[in-house]
Amino acid sequence: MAFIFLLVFFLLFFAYFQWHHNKKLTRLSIRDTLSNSFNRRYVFNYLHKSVDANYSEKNTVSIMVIDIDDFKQVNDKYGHPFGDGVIRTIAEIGNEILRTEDIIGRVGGEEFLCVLPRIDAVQSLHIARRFVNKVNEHKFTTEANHSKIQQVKVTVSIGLSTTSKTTRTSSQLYVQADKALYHAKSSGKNRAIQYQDSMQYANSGNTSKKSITFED
Ligand SMILES: Nc1nc2c(ncn2[C@@H]2O[C@H](COP(=O)(O)OP(=O)(O)OP(=O)(O)O)[C@@H](O)[C@H]2O)c(=O)[nH]1
Repeated sequence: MAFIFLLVFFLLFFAYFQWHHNKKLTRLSIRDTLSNSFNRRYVFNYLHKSVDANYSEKNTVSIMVIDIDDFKQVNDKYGHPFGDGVIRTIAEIGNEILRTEDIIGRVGGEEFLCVLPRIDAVQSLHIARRFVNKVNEHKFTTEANHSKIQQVKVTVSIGLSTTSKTTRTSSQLYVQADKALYHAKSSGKNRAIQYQDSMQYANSGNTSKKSITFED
């Protein structure tokens, strides 16, 4: 009897250990280690799936490409560890304002991508403006010389795009949001701008520097 009890206990313990281990592995494979947001591979896969699913359902998908403004200066002035903290905070702000079916992922050094299924252009602009405002209101603080705490102003720029009759693929969506981001940056930063067909990059006029690849 005692033997059976021990055997059951051992099997249950082993099953729990395996479950816990697998959960940890899954988490590591889809998360960005610095920001704890989703990683590049996961967020682009989610984008592809959302666009495929929602195009057939005749719903729209919106995306936001978020880039921290003047981040080189932030790093240079306050140090890389402080910059890393800013990246983490931006991801947290994203998680605070998004719905459960929306996701935020880090797709580059200081760039994030949010995927918003079943959200139209007007709603997405509203969400993006909330994001910009939340970052503006956030008190980023650092300790300088181990004594004086400094408050640091950090802002983000956001480019937005939404699926339409002519914008049907995730690649089109991403290129358009990137063009809108370019305009947000060149028109003063700290703002959210929606893609319009008249938008181009200043020098190239037609091609994006960006592409959708899955390296993390
Ligand atoms: N702390 C930290 N910095 C990073 C990380 N990845 C990239 N960066 C920094 O992000 C900075 C990006 O600089 P730029 O591409 O010049 O852009 P920017 O200074 O934000 O200028 P704008 O985009 O015009 O607002 C570089 O200095 C990178 O070193 C990271 O993981 N942690």
